[in-house]
Amino acid sequence: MSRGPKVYLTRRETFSASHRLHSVHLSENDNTQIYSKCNNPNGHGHNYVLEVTVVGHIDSNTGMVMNISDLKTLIQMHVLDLVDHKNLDLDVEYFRSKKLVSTTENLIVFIWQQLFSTIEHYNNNNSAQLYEIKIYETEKNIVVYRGE
Ligand SMILES: Nc1nc2c(c(=O)[nH]1)N=C([C@H](O)[C@H](O)COP(=O)(O)OP(=O)(O)OP(=O)(O)O)CN2
Ligand SMILES: [Zn+2]
Repeated sequence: MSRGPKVYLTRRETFSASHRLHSVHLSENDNTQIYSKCNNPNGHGHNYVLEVTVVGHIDSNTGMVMNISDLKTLIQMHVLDLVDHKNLDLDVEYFRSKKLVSTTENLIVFIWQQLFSTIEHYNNNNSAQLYEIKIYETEKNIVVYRGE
């Protein structure tokens, strides 16, 4: 079976969420010192930008690596429904149960875990797989993860 060219496909979404950077593994003093304004007890919010990139070969029948409409639905169901307009620390079980600090590093690993097998199952007769996730926490703070 011949495979078409390998192409990277990105879907961009946005979501709003609040959080507080606070580690149960650190003293109150260290929390204040390390996280500074982000340790504010009442939290603060971000308008996050999320970019999800899949990679695969173009299917010669459909002309697509993966239908972007399907990618949009998977991101909505498995990520945005859980985090949009939520408090990451209190509303998202992944953070609440593990008492994990809601840094963008931890958030991006959570989102990877939510999407990786989901996209793989969707694509069981196709080659597309999750390649990279990028999160803009602010215009200046950007985190990238490739599942390594
Ligand atoms: N390694 C990380 N460091 C920080 C994270 C993070 O997720 N990983 N997050 C934060 C805060 O959540 C904080 O809200 C960042 O906001 P802020 O400092 O206001 O954002 P900017 O740097 O874009 O704004 P400035 O204009 O430069 O203040 C902190 N650290
Ligand atoms: Zn923040």
